[in-house]
Amino acid sequence: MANQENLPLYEKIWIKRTFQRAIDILILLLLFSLLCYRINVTFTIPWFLAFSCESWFTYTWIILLNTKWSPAVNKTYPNRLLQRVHELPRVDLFVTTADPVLEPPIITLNTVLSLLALDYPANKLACYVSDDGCSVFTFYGLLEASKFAKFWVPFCKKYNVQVRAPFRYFSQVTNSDDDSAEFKQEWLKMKDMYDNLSHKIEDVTRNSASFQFEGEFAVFSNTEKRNHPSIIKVILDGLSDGLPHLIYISREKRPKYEHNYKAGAMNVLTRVSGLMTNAPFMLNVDCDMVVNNPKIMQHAICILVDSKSGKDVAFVQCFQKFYDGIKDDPFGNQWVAAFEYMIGGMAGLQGPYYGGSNTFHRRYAIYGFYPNEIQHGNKAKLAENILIQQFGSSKKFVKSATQVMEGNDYSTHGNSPSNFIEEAIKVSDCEYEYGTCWGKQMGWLYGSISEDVPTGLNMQRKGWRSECCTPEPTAFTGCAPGGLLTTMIQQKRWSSGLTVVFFSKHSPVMGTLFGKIQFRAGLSYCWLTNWGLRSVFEVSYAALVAYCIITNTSIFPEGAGLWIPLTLFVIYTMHTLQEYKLKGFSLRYWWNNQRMVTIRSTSVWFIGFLSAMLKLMGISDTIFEVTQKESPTSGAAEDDANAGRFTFDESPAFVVGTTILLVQLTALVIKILGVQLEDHSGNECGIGELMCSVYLVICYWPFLKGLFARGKYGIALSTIFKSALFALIFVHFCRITCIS
Ligand SMILES: O=c1ccn([C@@H]2O[C@H](COP(=O)(O)OP(=O)(O)O[C@H]3O[C@H](CO)[C@@H](O)[C@H](O)[C@H]3O)[C@@H](O)[C@H]2O)c(=O)[nH]1
Ligand SMILES: [Mn+2]
Repeated sequence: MANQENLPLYEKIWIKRTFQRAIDILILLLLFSLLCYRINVTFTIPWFLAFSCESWFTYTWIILLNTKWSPAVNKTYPNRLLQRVHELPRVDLFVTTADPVLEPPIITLNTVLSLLALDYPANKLACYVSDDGCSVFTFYGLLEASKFAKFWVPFCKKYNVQVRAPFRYFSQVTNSDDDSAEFKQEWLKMKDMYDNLSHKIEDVTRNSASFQFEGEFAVFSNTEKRNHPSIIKVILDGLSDGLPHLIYISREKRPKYEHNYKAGAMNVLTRVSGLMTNAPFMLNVDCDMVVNNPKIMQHAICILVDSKSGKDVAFVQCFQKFYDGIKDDPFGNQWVAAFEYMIGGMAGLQGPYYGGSNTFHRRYAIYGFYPNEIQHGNKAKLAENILIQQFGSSKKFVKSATQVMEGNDYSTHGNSPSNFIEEAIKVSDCEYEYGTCWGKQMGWLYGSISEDVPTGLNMQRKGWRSECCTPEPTAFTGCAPGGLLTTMIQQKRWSSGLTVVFFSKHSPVMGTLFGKIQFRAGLSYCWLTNWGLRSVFEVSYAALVAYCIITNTSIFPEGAGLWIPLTLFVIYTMHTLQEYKLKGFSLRYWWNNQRMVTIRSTSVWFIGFLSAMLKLMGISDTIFEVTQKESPTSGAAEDDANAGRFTFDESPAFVVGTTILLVQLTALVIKILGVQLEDHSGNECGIGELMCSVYLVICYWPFLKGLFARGKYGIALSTIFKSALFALIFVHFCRITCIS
């Protein structure tokens, strides 16, 4: 038995990738030789620009290689946990939703149902739903779902169901002849009840005009999305039905107060749950991320409570995987390779970044403390007036926070969450955070629309580590953005938010220089936060290539020297292909992802970068555009043949991409017609520039088709006009610089 006690609850297993490392180094050497070659050549502006871009690409390669270099995965031992720990710790579950149209309530309900049915003692769980949409339908849906949960949760536990989100379950599992009669009967009953539930919700949303704002719903009658008081409702109070608590929260919003999007919502959830249940750990999921592995809680807890390595783990991150992804990932938004190689790589350093969803947080770390403060018992911190300054004026909340600091278990002693409603309303009001540390030094940080990354960085800066948790089956699955536009908007948001982080005081550079972020971990965060900046160099390079063709100059070495960039291109391509093949993906899958890397890094990332610059200069603010989630009942998903086709609309997100395409096409046409301008420097445009240009056109092929298609598959005329105008200005610019 004593022996048992010494066994760790989780272990880190290092992955060896010797062959890939060799290729990584080879690519690096080639990049260096290209740079050396440039240094030895006479100075011209295009050469200098090429040199700058290639230096940046080399830097990107170094930080990428650094990130991938020592990958690790964690193996967790839930059985040991159950033997060791007499009582499992409590966990508060947070779900955020913001818009009943973009995020249909039925999706949120399924996520909530899957959380309520977790394989974990129900009295240890409390589920909090934050509704930034202040939608009566979301609330109505949750009420109905809580009634259904009384049957659904026992059913899942009795038959050990794996997928506990009903819409996923009923689309995957049918009852077969092998099943017992009892199961079949119950299955049918459940399906019937679920169908009923989803019809009810569909009906109310469809007939929204005739909704009766009575009784429970009366508080919603005069609310506007951005102007309403706090509404907090205890839907299940966890004392009787053997189900976790379920609490609905719509924080106060007023037009003249910033609400800070998701970060603001998360901070309210943290405070309200602090009052009501104050669990030492909290799980946060987006409204579409349903539990796919009901035992996930045990796995994550193994890491967080491990007596040796777990103590300084601030958060445990599970990958964001997606259900019903379109075949071969046409929009490159399933992120499989990124998770495997980049996040897996970070897991071998100070830990993965916080990805916003599917994350288990240590409340203590979210409150802004350092990992060792708990042992040193930093008593100075306990003075009430200081705490009120940091945490805000609710004495009850400050008391709960003190308990977190002292590491005491805060037991609500069978107190129903309903007893705390008044205080909970107070801590979710707009004014509550005024003058406190919320969003600045602690909690979810404000200022970037990728709030997750700085929030994670803020903890790692204090010396916390993080860990990945990747049990089989996958912990959570969500709804991948359905089409090109949704993907582009999401990518733009990330690029913009990450750029703001890079230039803010929460930047990984600052964290490494002045905080406790380890050097290599800091570099890996640079890879992440440089997406926006990287696009500047990629767009410049694309422009440079076209410039060379149009003006008949060259940036690539001639003769034997041409082999350097050529070899680089071929080896790099083979290398990425091999990475995908290793994970069992098809050629098509690889190419789709490759193409999307080029498309997004030369278009929306660039727009995101520009909007970040405007924000940093104080000219305009960035807004969080919520990603649209497909409703499972809408049947809107396209038939298979068209699911992967690129669709466009008038969104400015497409202007940069279309411009790049038009510029490359113009350059190639000029070359083919032989009407290039004459440059007298004597080095003529060669095969290198042409290949780059053709490669770009191939990547942008779906856009090229879009130029000639109509309807939603065609690029809007207004986009084409704007892009053509930009392309003309560019060609004109080439002419004047060439002649002068
Ligand atoms: O004002 C807001 C805006 C958003 N959300 C919620 O935030 C979550 C994430 O929004 P979503 O549009 O689904 O973003 P994704 O594109 O999926 O977001 C990824 O990137 C975001 C940062 O850019 C993170 O916040 C997310 O957790 C992460 O999944 C959703 O549950 C929303 O309901 C709010 O609660 N309030
Ligand atoms: Mn999401």
